[in-house]
Amino acid sequence: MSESSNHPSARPIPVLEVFGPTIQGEGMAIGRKTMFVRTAGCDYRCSWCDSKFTWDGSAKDEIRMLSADEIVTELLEIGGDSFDHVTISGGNPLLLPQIALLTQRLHEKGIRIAVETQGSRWQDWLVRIDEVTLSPKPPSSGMETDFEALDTIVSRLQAAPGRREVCIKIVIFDEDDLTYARGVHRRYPDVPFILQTGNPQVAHESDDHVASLLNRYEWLIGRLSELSDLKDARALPQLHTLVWGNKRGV
Ligand SMILES: C[S@@+](CC[C@H](N)C(=O)[O-])C[C@H]1O[C@@H](n2cnc3c(N)ncnc32)[C@H](O)[C@@H]1O
Ligand SMILES: Nc1nc2[nH]cc(C(=O)O)c2c(=O)[nH]1
Ligand code: SF4
Ligand SMILES: [Mg+2]
Repeated sequence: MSESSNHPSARPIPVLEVFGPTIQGEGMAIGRKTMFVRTAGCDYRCSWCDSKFTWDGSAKDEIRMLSADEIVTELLEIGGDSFDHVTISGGNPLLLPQIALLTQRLHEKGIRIAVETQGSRWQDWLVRIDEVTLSPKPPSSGMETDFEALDTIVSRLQAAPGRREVCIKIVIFDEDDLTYARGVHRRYPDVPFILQTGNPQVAHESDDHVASLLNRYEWLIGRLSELSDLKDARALPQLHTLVWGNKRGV
């Protein structure tokens, strides 16, 4: 592929955070040591988004336009030789065709790559990601799922040669969200399926934040236990939020 400066894959990447090592706090790889790269910009506006600074303008002065090589250098500067896994999140990293070159550079160094996306947009580099988390948004987010786009993404990932892990992870705040999630699982029964506890306090934190998140998690486990159409699903909390609250960069 050409790396000339006009080519989309050679454009710099808008980056808001490079951090780690920490643990993957969510999903199939929960607890796994990883570094994070958080890109700026999102095509959604979820009411409860815990990373609003990626799209609401509040951190626009912190956005750095970095080349793939600069990102790899920074990951190695802060992570040393203590990591072999990088999670790319956002915002929506799937807005950025130029992440192709970053995935190439990371794989050249033997680093495994995970991506977090809501499943609204496609880029060809997604087939080269080792762990893809698709997180379509339930009614409580205020967003509407484009199921045609999600169908295309799931079927392209399933048809692509090579090995990768794909899962669907849905944030659950209430019964309507659960109804939506069950419909998504019916639509993609072969894709590993995770229900994630919703965190309603993303701007401020009350003293009982952890206790209230654990109550929500307990409710989610209870509901999952009762549902005969979710026999093979998982219920998980956001582990990093239980440990560090809403702190950024962890
Ligand atoms: C900040 S998003 C960035 C990636 C992508 N835009 C997405 O939504 O999948 C990363 C993950 O955090 C989840 N998330 C965001 N706000 C949350 C909240 N208040 N409670 C629980 N999970 C949340 C999202 O659903 C997503 O799975
Ligand atoms: N530790 C940790 N785990 C995470 N898993 C998904 C995250 C995200 O914001 O995409 C996230 C995050 O921000 N921190
Ligand atoms: S899709 Fe992800 S980053 Fe975008 S607003 Fe929703 S939770 Fe936030
Ligand atoms: Mg997060």
